[in-house]
Amino acid sequence: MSKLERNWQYTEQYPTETDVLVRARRVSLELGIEPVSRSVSSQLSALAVLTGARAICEIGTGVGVSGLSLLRHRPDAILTSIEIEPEYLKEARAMFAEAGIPASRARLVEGDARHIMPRLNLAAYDLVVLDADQAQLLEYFEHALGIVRPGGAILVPGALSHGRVPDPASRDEATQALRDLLAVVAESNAVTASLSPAGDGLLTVVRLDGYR
Ligand SMILES: C[S@@+](CC[C@H](N)C(=O)[O-])C[C@H]1O[C@@H](n2cnc3c(N)ncnc32)[C@H](O)[C@@H]1O
Repeated sequence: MSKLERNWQYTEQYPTETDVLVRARRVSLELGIEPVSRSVSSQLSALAVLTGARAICEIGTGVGVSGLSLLRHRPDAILTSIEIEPEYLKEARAMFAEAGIPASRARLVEGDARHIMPRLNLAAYDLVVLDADQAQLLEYFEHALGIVRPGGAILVPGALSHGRVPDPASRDEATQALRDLLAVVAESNAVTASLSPAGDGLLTVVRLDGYR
């Protein structure tokens, strides 16, 4: 195992998870959903605390691993999470209930994020997490820039797409959309960003104050 692989494995094993998170992760994998990794889950929890997030929007609920992570240490935060698959939302509802999070704090919305995001309030969210269909990322990102408040952050788990993003031979639609997003973010004066290799990559994009 290389030094980088040892670092990666250690980073993934380091965080402790609640029983509900462990269960949500297991159910996700059974349903064929890829949840955020343990290290990314812990980064989401930390970022929610660091930003003092009270209003969080998430695209791609799955069974709730990322959502549970975001709310883990933010008892006064409200999560709006959008998921296109009703079967996944049913499982997610059960997970949030099991974690003692009432439906008023985890507002799970069924539907296509591309239709729902334009209806959300502008500059109203402290954190926006984009973890749905990656081929549509640029469209989600455009909406996300509108709904996140200045100083708030947009988070993109899976930003390295299992090593495909840095691999020039990978040219599928989702990988290309990730590269396009990374290029747009790198050139934008409206944001500052960092790309972490933890898990499958986590892109953090902070909306700067002057952006309109
Ligand atoms: C990678 S999984 C999300 C995993 C979840 N965030 C977690 O950590 O457990 C992506 C999810 O996005 C959902 N999805 C895909 N396209 C969508 C769309 N247009 N609108 C809303 N959800 C979508 C999928 O059904 C799937 O559950």
